[in-house]
Amino acid sequence: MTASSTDPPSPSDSSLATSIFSLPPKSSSSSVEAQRAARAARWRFSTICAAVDTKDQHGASSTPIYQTATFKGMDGQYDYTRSGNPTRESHLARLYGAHQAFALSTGMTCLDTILRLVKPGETVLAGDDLYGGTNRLLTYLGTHGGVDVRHVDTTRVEELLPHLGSDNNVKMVLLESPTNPLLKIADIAHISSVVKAAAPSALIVVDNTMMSPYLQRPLDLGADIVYDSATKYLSGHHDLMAGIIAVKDPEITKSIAFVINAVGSGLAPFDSFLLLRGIKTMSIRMDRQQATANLVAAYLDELGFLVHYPGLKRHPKRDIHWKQATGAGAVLSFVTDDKALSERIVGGTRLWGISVSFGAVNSLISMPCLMSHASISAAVRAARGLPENLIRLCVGIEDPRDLIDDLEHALISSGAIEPNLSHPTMSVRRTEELYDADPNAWILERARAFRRPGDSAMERLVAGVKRGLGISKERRTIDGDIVVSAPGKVILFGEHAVVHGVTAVATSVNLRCFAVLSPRSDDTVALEVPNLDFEAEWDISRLPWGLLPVGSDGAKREADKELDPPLLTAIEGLVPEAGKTGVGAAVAFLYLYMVMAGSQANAVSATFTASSNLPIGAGLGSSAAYSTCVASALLIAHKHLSLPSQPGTPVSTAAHDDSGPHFSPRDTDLVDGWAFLAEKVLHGNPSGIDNAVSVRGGAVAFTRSVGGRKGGLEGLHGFSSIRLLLTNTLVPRDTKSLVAGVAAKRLAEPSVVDPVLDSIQAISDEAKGLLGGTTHVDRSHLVSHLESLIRDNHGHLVTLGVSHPSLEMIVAATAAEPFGLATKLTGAGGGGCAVTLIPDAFPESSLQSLLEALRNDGFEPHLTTLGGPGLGVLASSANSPGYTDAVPTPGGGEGCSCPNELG
Ligand SMILES: N[C@@H](CCSC[C@H](N)C(=O)O)C(=O)O
Repeated sequence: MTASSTDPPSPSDSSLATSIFSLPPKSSSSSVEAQRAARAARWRFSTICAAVDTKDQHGASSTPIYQTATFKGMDGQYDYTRSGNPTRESHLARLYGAHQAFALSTGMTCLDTILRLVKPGETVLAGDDLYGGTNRLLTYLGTHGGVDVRHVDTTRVEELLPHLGSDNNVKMVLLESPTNPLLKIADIAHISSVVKAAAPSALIVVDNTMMSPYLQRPLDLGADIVYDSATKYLSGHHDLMAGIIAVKDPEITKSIAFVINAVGSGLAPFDSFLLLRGIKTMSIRMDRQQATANLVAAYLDELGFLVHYPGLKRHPKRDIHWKQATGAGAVLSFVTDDKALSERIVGGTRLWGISVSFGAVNSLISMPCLMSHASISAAVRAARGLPENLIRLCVGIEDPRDLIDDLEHALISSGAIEPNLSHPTMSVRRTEELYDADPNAWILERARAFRRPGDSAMERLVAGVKRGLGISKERRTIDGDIVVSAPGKVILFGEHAVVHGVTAVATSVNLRCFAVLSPRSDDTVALEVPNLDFEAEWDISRLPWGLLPVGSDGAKREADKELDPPLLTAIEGLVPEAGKTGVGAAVAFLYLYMVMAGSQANAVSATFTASSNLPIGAGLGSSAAYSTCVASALLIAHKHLSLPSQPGTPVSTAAHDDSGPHFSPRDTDLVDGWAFLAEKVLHGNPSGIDNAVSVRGGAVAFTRSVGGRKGGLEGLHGFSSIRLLLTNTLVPRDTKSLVAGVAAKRLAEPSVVDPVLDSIQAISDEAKGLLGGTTHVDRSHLVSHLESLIRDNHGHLVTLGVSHPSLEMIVAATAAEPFGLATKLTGAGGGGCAVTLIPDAFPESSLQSLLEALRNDGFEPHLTTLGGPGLGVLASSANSPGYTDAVPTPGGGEGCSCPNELG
């Protein structure tokens, strides 16, 4: 080794023997030799690939394999295979128009080597549609190498400009063209000149794997460095991993050579041999592959799929591509708009192998988001507009008719296409004749024999015109307004203790959330929540439909038990900045909207407007009421809830109103399940009590399963509605720390806390008996008995340390003469709300003075009733024949229709 370990050696250093594939002009003393060399210098690409123009001591007509790690002697050209090996030396620099080209162990090693030219603090600009492995390595460099990596749409030069100022310190612009997997086109020459003008020291690096040097030579277009995964077209048989770096400038060459030798990433001798063998047939393979790829792209395009392929006339950057490349290549991708359908198509092929990679003689099919690009997180994929249902086809050299046969079979069996009965069928003989005469006519004829379901000739014409005009496909909507409402809840007994396995009793209140889902005729879904000052709308086609779990086909009714984190994250990224509650409401709505639709095709264009007279964030179940409204409106929109057809009659879940229709227990559970899912979005790990009460109304007794004891939810029916005063202290509280405080107290003072918990259990048991109708007392005794339980329960909550001076003020004010009412905190305490029972005989004048007194003290009192009805629905006539637009809420009532054991 002559070079120091710190200075990059010169290309002539022996340690640079690893700098293979250069083609030094062969000098010869004889004029015959000189003429031969001059002629060889004019050889064209495929000739250079096929010719073995090296001098072997025995005249071997294929490059010998020097399968050795070391070379004897001190003065020879080679000493150690890491530094250089004759099998690795070749003519490749000439194929790339490079000063020098290097063979490395993989395409990613090439990128790693090139990225070592970037120092911490410098910036790399890369595309937003790029190979998953590239994205992964760049991300690593950003997190571990102190490099500022930015992803921009490199197909739009104007997006690069803001990053090119001197303060950005751009060292490298990394391009793919076409991009992998969306086949977008970057203008390499234009970008090179713009970048060089704005940031002269920045290097233009191109991953040329999609094209190979046969179809595109970026160094001729202004790039500084090109690399290829030679695993693909160069070797062509998927029997080795290799990469090529080709460099234009001698100084950069030295730096690259230094890294390769220092690291030892040069290609091994046997693999170098395989690569050279593959390169011999590269042009002929690629000619065949891309000719077939053109047919496959035309076939899918004619069937109406959105196909990404620069060989298609309607590729948006076709002109730029053909300015810089001599062919469209043999990789294309297309979308189906339905991930499950895509999976069926991919799984239904036989000749097309399901595999990553491309460029080999055998054809491959893949779903990039699940395979080659799986290392990019689902949320990032969604944000960058990479459809989860995208299918990538990598065309090989098989007979095009067999490839189309196989693909067609998969498309038919997956349900993606069906025979077009209006198209005249052609005999097999005529089809073969057409193929021989004009493959392009043959492929169109072949495609026209099929149609995509729901895609009649007229629809296709309209869709084609619309597509040409940039107008998206017609969107479904609902037939008319869907009006729903749902109540909040109050925990009457057992809060905090419920965490430790004690039964809690909760009842609905007649403060409610009201919502309407209204049709709209654009491609948009919108949410308006005036109480939260929230308003947003989303382009339906830009929602992350590809993230929906497999099997989401819109026919599903039951809600999932768990949330899908990638989908949730992607949706979170779509919600505009707003208060925490507004963002939560939007994410919950969009989550249910997408999962219930199951696919973009089923999505309805509509506006959901929700408004509530429930104090928000005061522990009164406002989020559960909202969740119930979202769930029920969307279920109706998707016709998953059956509505009776009595004209003008609202539907509710409660059986209390025998005169009107109500939902079946099964439909009630269905709404509850979806409302619970929305609650999960909003709260992470809710108990389910709030949505259960909101959907069903009335009262429930809820016991959490703790320490192996069976929990459950029991509907309580058998009591008449009771008046209630809910007073909001307007003091914000932190539920989490209050709950944790009680747990800590229990640990520290079990002898104090455990008896308190036992007493609360006894209170809840008594309340259950009274509200569930098993303890028979007359109405005045029922209320007075509940009052005494309320006082007792509040005393216990004070002992547990969860009250607050503001709550104690309300307790004292309501208990004072002349009122004499029983009040307790409800929910977490520490602020929030207090609940006061109002006996039937309580004089109206006293009530008014109490309300005034509370308001004067700065509180916000709400008069309501305990145990009102649950979900109420009023659908418009168009959604359920016979229904009219009218006031949404069902009348008040008592009890609920909960099955005895729900949880
Ligand atoms: N599991 C591999 C996936 C390799 S993808 C190979 C190729 N570049 C392609 O685009 O198909 C990984 O995580 O790197």
